[in-house]
Amino acid sequence: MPEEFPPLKNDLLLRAARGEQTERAPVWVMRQAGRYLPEFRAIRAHHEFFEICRTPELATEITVQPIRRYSGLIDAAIIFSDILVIPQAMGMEVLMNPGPSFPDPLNTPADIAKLRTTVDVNKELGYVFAALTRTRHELAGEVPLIGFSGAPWTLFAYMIEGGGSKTLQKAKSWLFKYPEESKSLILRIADVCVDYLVGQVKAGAQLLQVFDSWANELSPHDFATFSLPSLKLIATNVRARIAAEHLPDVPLTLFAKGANARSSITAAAGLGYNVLGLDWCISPEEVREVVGDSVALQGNLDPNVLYGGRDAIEREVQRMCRAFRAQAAPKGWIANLGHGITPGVDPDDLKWFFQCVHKYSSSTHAW
Ligand SMILES: Cc1c2[nH]c(c1CCC(=O)O)Cc1[nH]c(c(CCC(=O)O)c1C)Cc1[nH]c(c(CCC(=O)O)c1C)Cc1[nH]c(c(C)c1CCC(=O)O)C2
Repeated sequence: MPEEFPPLKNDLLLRAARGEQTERAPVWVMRQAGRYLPEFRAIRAHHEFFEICRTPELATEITVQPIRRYSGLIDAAIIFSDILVIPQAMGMEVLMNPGPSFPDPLNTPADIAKLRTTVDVNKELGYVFAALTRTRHELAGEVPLIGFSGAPWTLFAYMIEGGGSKTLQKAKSWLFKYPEESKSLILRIADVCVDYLVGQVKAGAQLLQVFDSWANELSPHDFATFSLPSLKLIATNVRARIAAEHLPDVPLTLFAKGANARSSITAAAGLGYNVLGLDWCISPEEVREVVGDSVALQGNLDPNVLYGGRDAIEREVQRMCRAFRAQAAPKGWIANLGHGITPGVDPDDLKWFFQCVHKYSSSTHAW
């Protein structure tokens, strides 16, 4: 029997994700549960990062912190976790000190043998499912809950680099030296992502976002060769499994950061995702020209605008609303930053960002 959850009181996000017109744009921000919040830092001071991810009570508490603080202004919660729980589930050790680090990364294709041959997501990632279910109850229907996964290319790159990297030299060496092994490992990661995302829907996620944070590092040709097939496999198989298992038909968002070539956007819009997330390096008008109304869009304020003070935030939100054609009739647009909020932002400046989005994306605002 699927869990019963409290009825949803605010479905702006889900309606916009399906391309519908809304009375104002729904808004949330990537990394909204994080270090810019003193209430997050207070918990983090006493707990390791992955300990929080693995403890549903703590993950739920942190997920709802921004919902509590910005109640009435914020339109979605995103489950507190990390994209790197998938490499962990596949058998790799990942530490967070302070950025991610893998003590034993994949150096050559021979190291693939170190990964688990099959991954039981219920066993390895059941703690994320428990956190989602708990959070759905805790939210009491105030806003929808987003589940997420890393994209296979981005996860592959972390598993080979062993952490952050400026050049992705090691991961790219694999692509060019071992293209077939790379493609097959990327698809193997995609299969785990599918099980993981379906499990999240079962546990209560109401929208799923796939983060391809390192898509910007690939040429349009390599994005098409190495990343797109796995992104398509995820959308196709998640939808098929959701239908077969009679689960809710949740919207899917793809955030392929910096995959801004015309050919990449055209291809991304045809993969089966409902929403494309945009970073700030492309103009929304240009993307609309390419994709028409075939997908909803999410984004795309430069996160550093939040350091510009209130006038700048207001001015740039106005510009963003115009660019997404959100004056008078926002349609198929979810307001967000173009990447995660950074630790130095003043939480009151984020509040002002939310207020400006409410004002300038409202169908009743006179321009
Ligand atoms: C690439 C990536 C990672 N993790 C994630 C991505 C994709 C999004 C993106 O591109 O930013 C996704 C992620 N990570 C986290 C969330 C939680 C939900 C949210 O509020 O958005 C989400 C959705 C928590 C986190 N993940 C991390 C933190 C900070 C760690 C801490 O508390 O010490 C949080 C709140 C750590 C993390 N995790 C990762 C990095 C590179 C780092 C270190 C850099 C940084 O600190 O921003 C990997």
